[in-house]
Amino acid sequence: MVPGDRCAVCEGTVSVLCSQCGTVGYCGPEHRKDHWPEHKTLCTPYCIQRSEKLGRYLVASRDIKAGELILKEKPLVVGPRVDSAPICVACYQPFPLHQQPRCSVCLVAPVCGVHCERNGRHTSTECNILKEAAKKYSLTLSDNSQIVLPLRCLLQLRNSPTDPNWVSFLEMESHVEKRRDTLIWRDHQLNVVDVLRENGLLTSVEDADFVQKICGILDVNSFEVRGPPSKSGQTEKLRGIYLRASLMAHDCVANTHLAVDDDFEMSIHASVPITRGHPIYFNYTSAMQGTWNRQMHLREGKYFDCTCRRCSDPTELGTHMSSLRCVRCYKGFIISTNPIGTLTPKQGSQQVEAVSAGTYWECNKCKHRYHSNLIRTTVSQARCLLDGVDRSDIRATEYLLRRLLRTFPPQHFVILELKQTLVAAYRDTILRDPNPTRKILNRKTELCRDMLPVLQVVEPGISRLRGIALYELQDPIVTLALREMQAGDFSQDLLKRLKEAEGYLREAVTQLLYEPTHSAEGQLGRVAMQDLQRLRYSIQRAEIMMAENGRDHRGLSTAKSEISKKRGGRKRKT
Ligand SMILES: C[S@@+](CC[C@H](N)C(=O)[O-])C[C@H]1O[C@@H](n2cnc3c(N)ncnc32)[C@H](O)[C@@H]1O
Repeated sequence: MVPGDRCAVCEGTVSVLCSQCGTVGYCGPEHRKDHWPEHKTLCTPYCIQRSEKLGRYLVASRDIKAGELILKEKPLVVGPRVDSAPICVACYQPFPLHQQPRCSVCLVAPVCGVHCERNGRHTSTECNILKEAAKKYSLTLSDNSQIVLPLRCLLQLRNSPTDPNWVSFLEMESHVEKRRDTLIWRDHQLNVVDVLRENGLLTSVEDADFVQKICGILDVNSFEVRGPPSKSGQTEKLRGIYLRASLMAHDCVANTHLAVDDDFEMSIHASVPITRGHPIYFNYTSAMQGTWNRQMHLREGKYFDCTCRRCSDPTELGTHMSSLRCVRCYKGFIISTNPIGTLTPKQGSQQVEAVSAGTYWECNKCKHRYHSNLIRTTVSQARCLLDGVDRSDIRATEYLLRRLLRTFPPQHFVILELKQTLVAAYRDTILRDPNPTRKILNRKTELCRDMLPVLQVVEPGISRLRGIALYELQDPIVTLALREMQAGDFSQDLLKRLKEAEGYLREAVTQLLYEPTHSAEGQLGRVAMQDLQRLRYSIQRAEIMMAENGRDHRGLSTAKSEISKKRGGRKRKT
């Protein structure tokens, strides 16, 4: 028995552990029961461990079922991203074009109105400090969103240096030494450190390195969160610090599902079962990117080389999301011989280029070799074409897809992105057209079907992307089936398709159940639930109609056989 070594109640020898978290020990079941009222508020299904490679990370302290809540957490701080357009620092809505309203008290903070001045996010401390600075300097924040969050953290750290949450903040990984003198370091120096200093916002004890550390902590640890929707339904991308959640290590195939509600509260559920002792992972990148893009993101933004199963496998767990078609044999996949690279990352993309230049790619059938630069250029060119296409123009996008399919296999991440784009474009067309053609409906079904096997591998279990794809898949199947029903065309095949769609819709509901109610995905989940009820009703109707038709058929065939018997009898007579 490890945890504690001593019983949490009587300090006796430990013989049992808390059966929920396994992190507290007791001398026996009685003291475990006695301690439960006190321990239950602290009892979590995870514990924090530390390793040379990962630093601190979360580990399942017991077996966790898929869908189980692991952690719910409010952010320590939320604010604009480094590259954010000017937004209100209290409601996080973008300002109308050419307007730069400011707080009526400090005349500095970009705040859109009195209601926002009072919502508590632009605190009186922040307001006073900015007001004082504005008396001496011509300080403006409205064109520098980058400074807002570091400034907020700095003020909190100055005012509450012993607050345990802010102490924990300073313990977070900042990679300050790896960042020193890099592009991002210089950018923060220019837009944050120098601006703070020039406006008298740094005290004598706070030096540039301290501010750079804050910037590093924010860059390495913050989660992307969405601000509240504007009147037009648009949401601003923000970043927030979550002290516990940020301890999760990265894996390119996560075992968790993250959702953030309108108050920025984050819920983390297990997306697949996690066995006791296994790390709890979150994907810091996008599951729909290829290995090279994910590695770039992690090296440049999180300062490590990912060596997960997906990254180490040149086929990306059999999905071939980064493979190309072999133009020699037209049979094999061109795959990287060294997907992770050989050099350790240091400072930005120059070194990343060096990593890729040292490797080559090979056809897995004919073994023909291709230089990695050729592969990289091919993907970049495809990316340019993809960025250049008018995504609402179905014809142009379909043409580009056909063109790129000569070079890339159907599961390549570029192709999948194009297919996602097409699904959205077909959805819009179908919504606009009261009677969409069978061709359009079937094409949307086909595109969704293509995406699901890959998603199953790279986002197994509970997945927002799979939930959406399943919803989009069932929709055209149901539309076509209902059209046949209206025409009185009942058949076993129709029933089979309706039941298939019901399966997809049921699964979509299960996946989207974990989304916050007010988010677009949460609302889609509710629509899916209503659609499911309607679909079940349609299935019942189809079954009844078919039973009745069957009865009619049986009735008809009995009558026919009676007639033929009579005819037969007559024939024999004649
Ligand atoms: C958000 S922090 C996670 C918490 C951090 N380990 C700590 O001790 O504060 C991200 C950092 O954790 C480390 N890390 C996370 N996942 C990793 C992985 N799969 N391989 C190597 N390092 C990882 C990297 O140093 C990364 O920059």
